[in-house]
Amino acid sequence: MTEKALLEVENLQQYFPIKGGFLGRTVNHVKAVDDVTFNIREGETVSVVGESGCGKSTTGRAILRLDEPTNGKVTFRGQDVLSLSKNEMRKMRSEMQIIFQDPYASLNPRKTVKQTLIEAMEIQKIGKNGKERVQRAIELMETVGLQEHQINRFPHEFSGGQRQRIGIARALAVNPKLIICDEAVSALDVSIQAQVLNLLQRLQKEIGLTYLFIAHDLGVVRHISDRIIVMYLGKIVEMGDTKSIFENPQHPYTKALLSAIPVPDPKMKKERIFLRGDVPSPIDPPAGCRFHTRCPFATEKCQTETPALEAKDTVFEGKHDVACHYALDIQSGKHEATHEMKDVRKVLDDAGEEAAASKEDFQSTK
Ligand SMILES: Nc1ncnc2c1ncn2[C@@H]1O[C@H](COP(=O)(O)OP(=O)(O)OP(=O)(O)O)[C@@H](O)[C@H]1O
Repeated sequence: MTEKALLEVENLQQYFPIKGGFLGRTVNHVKAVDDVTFNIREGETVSVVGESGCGKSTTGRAILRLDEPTNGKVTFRGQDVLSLSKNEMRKMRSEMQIIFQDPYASLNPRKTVKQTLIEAMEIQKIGKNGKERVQRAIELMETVGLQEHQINRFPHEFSGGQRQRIGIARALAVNPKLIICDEAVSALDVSIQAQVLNLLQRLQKEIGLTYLFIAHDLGVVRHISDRIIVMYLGKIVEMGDTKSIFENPQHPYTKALLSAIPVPDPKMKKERIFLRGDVPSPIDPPAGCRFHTRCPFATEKCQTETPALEAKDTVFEGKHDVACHYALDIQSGKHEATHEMKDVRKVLDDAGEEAAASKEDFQSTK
């Protein structure tokens, strides 16, 4: 990993218009991503986590301009991505690829693997001629753990894990630098999940890839990430080195997410933090700290003042940022919960047992 930023995202904003009324005018906006800033260094794996609807996928799609962002700046290898023409953007897409949760939906069912891989190369003008592209397609099959004789098969003739390998091969076909993995292993069984994650890690070492990993499963993310970004309702609430996030979470939301990951050893009981209520609507997010309506530590200040995302202690400078007025005081016990944390809302959609199982599987296949 180098210190150089490969991707810089500054003040990214994605507001989706809501049309209504007789004339179909814009009556409101879904504030899916609001003022999001982070960077990814070359060779790094950065994961974005948070509950469903917090803006993870929208962030990934906005970086690639699959949806044109409302505001902000995206710089990739020093180039201003949002100012590129359509043609320039097409070329840049060969360096920034995305793998989706459901490879079946993104693979053309009428095309064989060979046709799919060759088409990706043709679009990006990779390879001198057909023969060279076929040779490369065969090599890609081997790279992702599929066999040459499977190259003339159609997507439905593969299992879910194999299809995800085809998705990875297609992404690799155009020599990317960055791959955005949008819930890329979420739909797979835990053991297959571990195999695909191992493949992604091996490719990172061999080819020097950089990953932006979008996931709701903190258990999976822990073993592949250098850094973790925690999002809540369109904003980053905490961002830091994986070790620091897991060992020293500072935002009450991060603590709640972490408390939802079961510990494989039943003797090691840990306290589960339950959050009250649902995630508010991104159409009309709460003022101040967006998490205040569910936060056990919230005060009046949290209802009106938006906390800055920053290191709260010089120890953490450059390593761990948090957006909470009371992060340090909660840590030291000076600021106590203002209500009990006993509402029975689940923190993550059953990330629970699965996360523990996938962690065990991942370790056993390493
Ligand atoms: N094209 C769109 N038009 C309008 N609203 C959208 C659009 N895409 C996403 N949204 C909304 O933006 C918010 C963030 O969605 P997003 O898919 O980024 O969340 P997420 O964190 O990736 O969740 P999930 O894990 O469920 O995919 C949601 O409220 C979603 O309904």
